[in-house]
Amino acid sequence: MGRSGLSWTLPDHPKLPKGKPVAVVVLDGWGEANADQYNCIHVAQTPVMDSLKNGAPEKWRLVKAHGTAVGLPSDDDMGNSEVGHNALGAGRIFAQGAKLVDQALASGKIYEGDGFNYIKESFENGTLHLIGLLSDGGVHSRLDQLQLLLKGASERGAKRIRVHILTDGRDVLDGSSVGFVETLENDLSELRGKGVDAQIASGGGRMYVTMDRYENDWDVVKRGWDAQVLGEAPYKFKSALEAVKTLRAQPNANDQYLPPFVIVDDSGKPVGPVLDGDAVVTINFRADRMVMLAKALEYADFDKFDRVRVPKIRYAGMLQYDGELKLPSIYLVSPPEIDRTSGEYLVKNGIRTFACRQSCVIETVKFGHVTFFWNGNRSGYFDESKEEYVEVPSDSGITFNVAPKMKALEIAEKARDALLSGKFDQVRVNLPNGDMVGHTGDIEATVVACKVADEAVKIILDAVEQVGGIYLVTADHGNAEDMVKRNKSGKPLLDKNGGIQILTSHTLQPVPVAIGGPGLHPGVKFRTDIQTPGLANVAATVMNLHGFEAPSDYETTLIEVADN
Ligand SMILES: O=C(O)[C@@H](CO)OP(=O)(O)O
Ligand SMILES: [Mn+2]
Ligand SMILES: [Mn+2]
Repeated sequence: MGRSGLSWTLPDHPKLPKGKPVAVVVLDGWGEANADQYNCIHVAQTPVMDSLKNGAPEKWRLVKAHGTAVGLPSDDDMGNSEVGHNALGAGRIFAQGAKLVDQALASGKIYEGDGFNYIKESFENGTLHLIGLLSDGGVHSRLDQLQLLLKGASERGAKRIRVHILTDGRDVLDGSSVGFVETLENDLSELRGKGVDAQIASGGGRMYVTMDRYENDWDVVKRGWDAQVLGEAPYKFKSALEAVKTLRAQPNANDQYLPPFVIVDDSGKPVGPVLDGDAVVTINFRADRMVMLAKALEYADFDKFDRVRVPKIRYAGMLQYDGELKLPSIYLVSPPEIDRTSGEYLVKNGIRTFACRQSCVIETVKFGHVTFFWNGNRSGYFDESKEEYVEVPSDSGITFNVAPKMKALEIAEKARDALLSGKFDQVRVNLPNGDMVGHTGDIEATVVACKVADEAVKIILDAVEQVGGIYLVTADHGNAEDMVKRNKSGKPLLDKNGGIQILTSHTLQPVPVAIGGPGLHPGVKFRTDIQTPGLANVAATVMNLHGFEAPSDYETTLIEVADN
């Protein structure tokens, strides 16, 4: 028995054996959609994934990966890696950050908590700075939450407010930044009408300014720090609307990569550097792309870049972003408490875990996806002697449409080696191509990305074959299967020049789950009695494949075992 009487011991599965190595492969951004020319998975040669599909309905099926099935506020919310990998790893559906912030704003509880009371101390003499992603994408942040917070804070005494925007173009259409800035400018002007000194103070594109992740490139965070905190940037404008319009007029401009800018007054002085006595709130609810800025804002000892000036501020996150690091220490809304994840259970039942991830370039990568997110937004190992996290460094300084193969084959080779080594019971992999290249909106490159992801799956499945193991192949949400914005009846939408409107974002599509391998008990097949399963049903399934029953409060397993 562990703390509060919790037993980590999982019951044995009545029919399935232990000891078969299991490969869990997550294709990032790989949904199921109608076959047409904007479905890059359909256009690409993907013989391996196609052959898995032939196993339907017993060994291949679809599950939901968006909306309420993964704890998002509504079924209009597309899936994303955080909620997708959370559900895959935790086996239960937790109300996610987006929903928790909605609830806290709607009930007003956000203004009663310690976090708000802490920043409020600065309202009398200081400025309230709000930093975050400006869009209604709902993956990292939402415009309507920012609008409510602006209203709520000003009604509760904030007299001087500065917003530091990050333009999106990744969860929403490229070019939509202009509209979002217009909306925000209107709101701020209304606040000014009520006597609040409220303005946008700085900005930049999310992938070039601030929102790096997994410590891939600290320069991204530094560019943001310089603009937001120091008030220094290569571009200076009188208004954010002028900034975004002018920067977008440059050749190859893209909302995701707009350069940093600051807004200056008539005398050329930045209107909103962060100063001693100010309050700062990072308004994103999603963790991964805020952790680095949170460290820069919070840590006294910090050597990732020269902060030049470290103002004495009251800093709160919209949420706490890392439960293990307790970062930030002060926050407005409590994060979902994702406990007792499948990884922790399996480690405590003697399963060794090998999570192979690729760290990406200019931004991301998904190193934390099958580790941090999988483990319930918890960094670090549960038990280092039983787990090994291998990072394959990504290309850096490029967008992935120029190198759409990324490191998929290297990831697959490392996974293969892990399987062949015999050291691991579970080899867990994220193949990022469909997602990372899909986000560039480059259809041709995304087709190449899907083809190579399929080749990577083959390498892993061949190794599973060699070791007599089991595989479970799935995805965290859709992306590459639909690259065009559509109307309600599914017809591609055109822009004013008659071109198609490229969809860079994730989708609402379901994702496949496929099982197989020589180690799979011959009687195992997908149940037909669960009507609308989602990603959260995968964890119990994987536990079964390891020979365990899942905890009783986990979403039910997808499989049953026929006697034969
Ligand atoms: O890049 C990201 O941050 C998101 C999209 O905003 O993608 P994913 O959820 O796949 O990580
Ligand atoms: Mn993803
Ligand atoms: Mn993505």
